Amino acid sequence: MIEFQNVRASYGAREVLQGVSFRIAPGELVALVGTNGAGKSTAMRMVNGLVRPTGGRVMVGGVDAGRAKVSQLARTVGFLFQNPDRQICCSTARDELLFGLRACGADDEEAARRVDDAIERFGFRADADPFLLNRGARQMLALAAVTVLHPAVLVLDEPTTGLDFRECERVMEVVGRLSAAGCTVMMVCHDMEVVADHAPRTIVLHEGLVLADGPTFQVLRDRDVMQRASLVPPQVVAISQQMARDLPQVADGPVGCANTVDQLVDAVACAAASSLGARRCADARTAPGSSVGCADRVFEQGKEGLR
Ligand SMILES: Nc1ncnc2c1ncn2[C@@H]1O[C@H](COP(=O)(O)OP(=O)(O)OP(=O)(O)O)[C@@H](O)[C@H]1O
Repeated sequence: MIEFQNVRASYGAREVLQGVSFRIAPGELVALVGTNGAGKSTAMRMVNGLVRPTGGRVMVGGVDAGRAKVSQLARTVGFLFQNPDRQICCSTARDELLFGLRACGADDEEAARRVDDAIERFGFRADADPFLLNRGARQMLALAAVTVLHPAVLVLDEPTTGLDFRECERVMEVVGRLSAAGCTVMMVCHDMEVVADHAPRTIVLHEGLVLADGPTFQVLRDRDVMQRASLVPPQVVAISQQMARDLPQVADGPVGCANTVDQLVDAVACAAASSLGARRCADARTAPGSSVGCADRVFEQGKEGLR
């Protein structure tokens, strides 16, 4: 659905993408990560034609995005800015949701149906003034305004920045549902916890080139890649890797390969079983001092059991 074929991009004499290639299939949700200035926003803006390649090709749904009109690409590509205030332009939630549909020439009846549906699903008040909503609600409104267009491709620029945990989860739940329904999602994100929780695949851009591209945890666990790209892995991954370094005998086992809190707690609880004298892992999880709420003791006991 999105294909970068040896793509180059420059601002004046400065080349910021130096031959970038990747392919994102329909329905995939892919995170694009990298340090500031790596070229992520430039790559994103190429998908909807705001930046044109100076070399190679960007194909979106079979259309050459380097040659297509921005208005043509807008029918396929929904774009969510990092700051919803750069997107919101109407004085009521309802008008905001209608804005893009009208711009695309949607039939009045169909537009009204989609907007009513979005108002109900997202829980907006139709006459709410968007600029009086809090940051999270404005982000949801901007996202809803994109989703009513039923885009085949969704490009997200830092969709969770400035949101609290609950708002972040709501935004990502909507994005996940769109992806599950077949929408191709490319998400620029600086938060590796969000990437780990929601993006099955991650592409790392570094100095205008693809440094890594693969299943998210494979990328996040690659210390060389993470260090070169100045990225910090999610805490659970960092703890699991630290334990694997401290206890080489578990490096290739469940403790050294845990990617989620549940996986790590299970792995450590299993290890703790021997120090507690419990026969089964389940016993270890329920034994006194081994609950998730006493995680520090679980880790200590787990390490103890492994020594
Ligand atoms: N319109 C522009 N004119 C000139 N230089 C630009 C322009 N936009 C971006 N750049 C430069 O191109 C390089 C890549 O920028 P880009 O915004 O694509 O990176 P990024 O990975 O998205 O960074 P960030 O995470 O900070 O947004 C940076 O050095 C930036 O300063």
